[in-house]
Amino acid sequence: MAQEPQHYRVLTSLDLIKQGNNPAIYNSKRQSEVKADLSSHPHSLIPGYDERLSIRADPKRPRLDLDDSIEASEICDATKYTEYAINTSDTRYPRISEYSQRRAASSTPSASLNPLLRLSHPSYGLPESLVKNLTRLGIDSIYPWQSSCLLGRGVLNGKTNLVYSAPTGGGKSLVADVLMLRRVIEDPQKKAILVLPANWLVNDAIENCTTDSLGVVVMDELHMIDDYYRGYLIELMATKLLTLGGTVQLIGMSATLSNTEQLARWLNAKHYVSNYKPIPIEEFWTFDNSIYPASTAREFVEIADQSKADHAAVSSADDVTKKFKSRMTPVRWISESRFKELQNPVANVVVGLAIETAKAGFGALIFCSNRKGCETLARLVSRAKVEDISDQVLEQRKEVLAELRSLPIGIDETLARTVMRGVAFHHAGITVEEREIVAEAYNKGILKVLVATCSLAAGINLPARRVIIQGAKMGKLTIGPAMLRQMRGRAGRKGKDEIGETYLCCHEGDVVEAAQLIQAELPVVASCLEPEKRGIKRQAALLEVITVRLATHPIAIQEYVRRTLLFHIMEAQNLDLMVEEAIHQLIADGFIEVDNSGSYQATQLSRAVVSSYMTPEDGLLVHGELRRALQAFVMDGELHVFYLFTPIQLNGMTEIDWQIFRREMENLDDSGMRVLRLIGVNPGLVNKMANSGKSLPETDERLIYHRCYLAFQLRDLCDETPIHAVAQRYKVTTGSVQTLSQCCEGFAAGMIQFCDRMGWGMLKSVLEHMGDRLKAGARADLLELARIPFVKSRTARVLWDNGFRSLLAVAEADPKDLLPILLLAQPTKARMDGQDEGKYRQKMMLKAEIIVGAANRLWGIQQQVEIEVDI
Ligand SMILES: Nc1ncnc2c1ncn2[C@@H]1O[C@H](COP(=O)(O)OP(=O)(O)OP(=O)(O)O)[C@@H](O)[C@H]1O
Repeated sequence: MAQEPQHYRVLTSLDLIKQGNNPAIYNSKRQSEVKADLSSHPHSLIPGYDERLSIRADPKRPRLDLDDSIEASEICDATKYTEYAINTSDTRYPRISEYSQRRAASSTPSASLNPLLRLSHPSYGLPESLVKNLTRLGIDSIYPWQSSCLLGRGVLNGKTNLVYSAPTGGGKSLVADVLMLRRVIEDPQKKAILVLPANWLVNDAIENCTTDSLGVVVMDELHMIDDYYRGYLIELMATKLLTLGGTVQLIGMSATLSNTEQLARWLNAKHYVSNYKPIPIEEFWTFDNSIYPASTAREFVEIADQSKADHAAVSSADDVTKKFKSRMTPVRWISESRFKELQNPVANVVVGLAIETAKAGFGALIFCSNRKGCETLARLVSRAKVEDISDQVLEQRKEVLAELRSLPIGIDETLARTVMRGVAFHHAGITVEEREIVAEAYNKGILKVLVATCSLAAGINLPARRVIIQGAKMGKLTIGPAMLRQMRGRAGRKGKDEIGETYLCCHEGDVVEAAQLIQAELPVVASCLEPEKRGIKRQAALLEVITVRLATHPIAIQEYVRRTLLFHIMEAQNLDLMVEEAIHQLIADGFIEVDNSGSYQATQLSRAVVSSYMTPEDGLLVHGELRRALQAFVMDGELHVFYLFTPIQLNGMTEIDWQIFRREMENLDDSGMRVLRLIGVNPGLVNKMANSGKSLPETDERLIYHRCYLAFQLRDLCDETPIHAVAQRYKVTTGSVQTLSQCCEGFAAGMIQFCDRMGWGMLKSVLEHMGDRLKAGARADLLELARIPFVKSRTARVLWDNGFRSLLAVAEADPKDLLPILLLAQPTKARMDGQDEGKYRQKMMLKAEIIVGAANRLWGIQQQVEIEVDI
């Protein structure tokens, strides 16, 4: 009997960069967040930070007054609608709700009628214990489409590749899970990779000749191949695996693919499309305090098109709306509010829908276009009362508050006020730990309303009876049809809720766009290597196959290129020309050389670039910068290293505030000013920008200033300034400081690898040391302590100052003795409303126990290693 694996491994690119080949293990549904520094403390020198405050306050935000209650507007019943639906034959208004149909007939054919729907059926070849575990998770039978998909010829035994699409929440992950488990159960030596994406892992496997140990590679969210930033990595990875032609099974899945067949052709795979929705979902759109079925958007678009065709120059969105209203009856109405905060119809309907859901005891997930908006809306919703909250739920909410307070950054002011009302927000501006606590509380039903940006739109399994989308925009852009589908797909997930509803709530100016969006087909997913997108030249597409020696001869390269998705989209002749041009460029840049046999050989530079996961373009930039550093490196300070650690791709990073740049520059000592000169920062220009309020155009010069600005933040973090204090100093969110530090950790690992491959040992050692400090968020003396979970930055310093200066000292401590020290390291002085003090201390005590336990484990491992070395 084959050995049963404990788990399979899921890797993210960041893990690979951070941990070399030591993959992180994640559980269940693709958790890609990486644990970050959990420790921080206010820095007494940070202007505006009050250590005595228990709540992390934003000085720009008005104080909350939650006694200022509002009443959510009533949503009128649908009597009129029901009458209309029954008395007319208008098919856009279903007479019987889909809910009642589903109640009448079970949504999934039962396994008693079709034994193949039981995972215990011998056809699936799964061990009994695994089947039992799945049953315990609520999966006692599978859906017919899942069964057909799995039982397709060659799928279960890994002989054929597979591309499939099914609606969001349709159960795609389970199919992939079964296939991965089958592979590793059959051969415990084989690995399964769930790609998010992990192109570099495949590079490593090719270089180390270990591709034989790969059993199955699952590409979730395959439509991401279209993503400008990461899509090409999925394509490169799959292309390499196809070129290898080995036994690796490729699985691609998505909820938003329209060209499944084309992608399956590329991947030489069977394809499967399912439209099965295990949970009935009703979809609506709202405007002007009225709710319509989403199907009526077609009517709206037709009226708009007709007006255009009639050359009605005077016809405006208003006219179209009027015409639509004269023809369509809303299914529900929201009464106008007497509260000024709810005069805006979108706010009125969003709050009304959310509170109605919460009152019924279910969860509402609201998508909002931006972070500030999320917080404002969370505060507004929390002001609307939901009666009859049980004492048990109130206790649980206090637990959540205590958990948030026990974080090293203290509790966010808005969350401190809204959580007890069962409301919270979720976006990338707060830290990973805060997001986890909030999502978990919502998942357990402790919180009833969660207001989020699209960060929660994909691949998340949360119980949302209603998904409410506030407006048709995310950020500045109109939502695309794929994103709309993903957001709506969070409603009513199997095992979480029995039914679901979605509402797209439109602003007055958005109605036409929203109607078109509802009607829009999913776009065709294309290759990012197309010349008008990223192009083959700028990417590592060719460089890496030559470097890992998968294809070095022009004919082999041509073969490889014919395995790309691009080849299925582009004229072969044009593609060949593009490749030729790219090869010339690689030779000109010194990445490859032609040998006597006409094959291409990678240079040392190329090996350094590929092993540090850079594009050729970025590699050239880094190479130039490091060479200059080798000639003149500022060693009497640390800014130079932090500058080198700041990534080159700054997409999504906080922008420069020139006033703050000038302030930081003016505080630099001699050594710091030398760094500025060396890297090319002109103090005169900083002054000019700070005075003019203008911004620099996107050029390489601007990149230097931007990286330098971010390097100031890194320097402060490593100087034991806590994340939230750095955030205040640079007027950014804690989430963005945390993201910066995580990105830099990854980039720093790449730089160290780069130096290693270039043979620059001394520079490598310096970077390695600073890389450790970056991880610890502390000065060198704390590096040992900072290996302990929850002990970073300020916490490590306070422990040190109180005599706990080594692993052993912490390992031998009584957790009770650590508690007062940990409380001392917290930014909060436990002063919310007094009554949850006990819970807060309990959480901190738990942390003290974890710290002592972890220190013991680490100490034990260290002793073991020392004994082995002695032997
Ligand atoms: N056969 C089944 N029986 C019962 N529950 C199932 C079954 N298959 C999947 N589920 C449950 O349905 C929920 C959604 O499934 P899953 O996450 O696999 O969907 P998905 O298609 O991958 O969704 P998305 O596209 O949104 O990521 C999960 O809670 C999962 O446990």
